[in-house]
Amino acid sequence: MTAETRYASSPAEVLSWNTAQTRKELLIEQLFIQDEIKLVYSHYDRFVTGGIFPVTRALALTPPDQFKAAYFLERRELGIINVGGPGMVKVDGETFEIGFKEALYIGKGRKELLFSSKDAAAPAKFYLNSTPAHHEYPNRLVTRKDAEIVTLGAMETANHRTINKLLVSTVLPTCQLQMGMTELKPGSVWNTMPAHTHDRRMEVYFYFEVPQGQSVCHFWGQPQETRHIWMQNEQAVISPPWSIHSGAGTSNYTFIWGMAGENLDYGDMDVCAIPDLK
Ligand SMILES: O=C(O)C(=O)C[C@H](O)C(=O)CO
Ligand SMILES: [Zn+2]
Repeated sequence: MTAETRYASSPAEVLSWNTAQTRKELLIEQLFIQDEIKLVYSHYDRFVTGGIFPVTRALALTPPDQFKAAYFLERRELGIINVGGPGMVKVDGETFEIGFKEALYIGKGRKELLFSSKDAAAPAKFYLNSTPAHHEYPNRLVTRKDAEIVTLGAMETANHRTINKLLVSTVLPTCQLQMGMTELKPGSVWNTMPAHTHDRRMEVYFYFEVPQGQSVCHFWGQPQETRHIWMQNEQAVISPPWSIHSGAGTSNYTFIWGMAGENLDYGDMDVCAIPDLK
């Protein structure tokens, strides 16, 4: 297992960042390494982003040094979305089968977490987000049929997309984690436009289904002082609570969003008028 630490930064500090430093601080370039677990521990809301890619053997999720915990979920909760072939997660002896684009919530206090693929020729890719937790909520598999689904935008403004709210308070109880998946319609390229901030919560975006040879330009920064990061398929980016998080692809694509912070109100964002962005 590798577990990197990323620090929090202020709007004033990031004004001096060049491209390399921006990428070092915010971009998570590789999450899926065969038969390995990769974690990134952010000081924003103690949010962990990770990738588990079991191909030839099952992988056990154990706590990184940063937690100083006896087991991963001692004081945390966990959300997983499978972006690969069919897989299994064994939680204290109970096995959950997770298909492509299905989510699993695992509550605080569970000790054994074992990840495997059904077929090494089509391995599962478990994308995970984890946040500190104070209460034990039930484990639950969440598929598209359980999700709260909203379609936003329009073809004419190139932002027509479906937001699948998977691990959110209207679907199941969590302490502070919220996760979902947004799918852009063919011909649409803009996500989260109009852009927004939510100073109460940080957010991480994980882009996937970006076709070969295409990329996503992710926008971040304060609305009056924006920056960009070019991102490739299966990369993630940390969005500070004070930052917009929006992207334009050279094609359509899908992304997973995960948040943690002050509250569980998905809709409380502060929307930025498009002509005001700088
Ligand atoms: O396309 C969108 O718009 C989103 O998916 C927005 C995210 O869900 C988000 O930023 C929630 O705060
Ligand atoms: Zn947001």
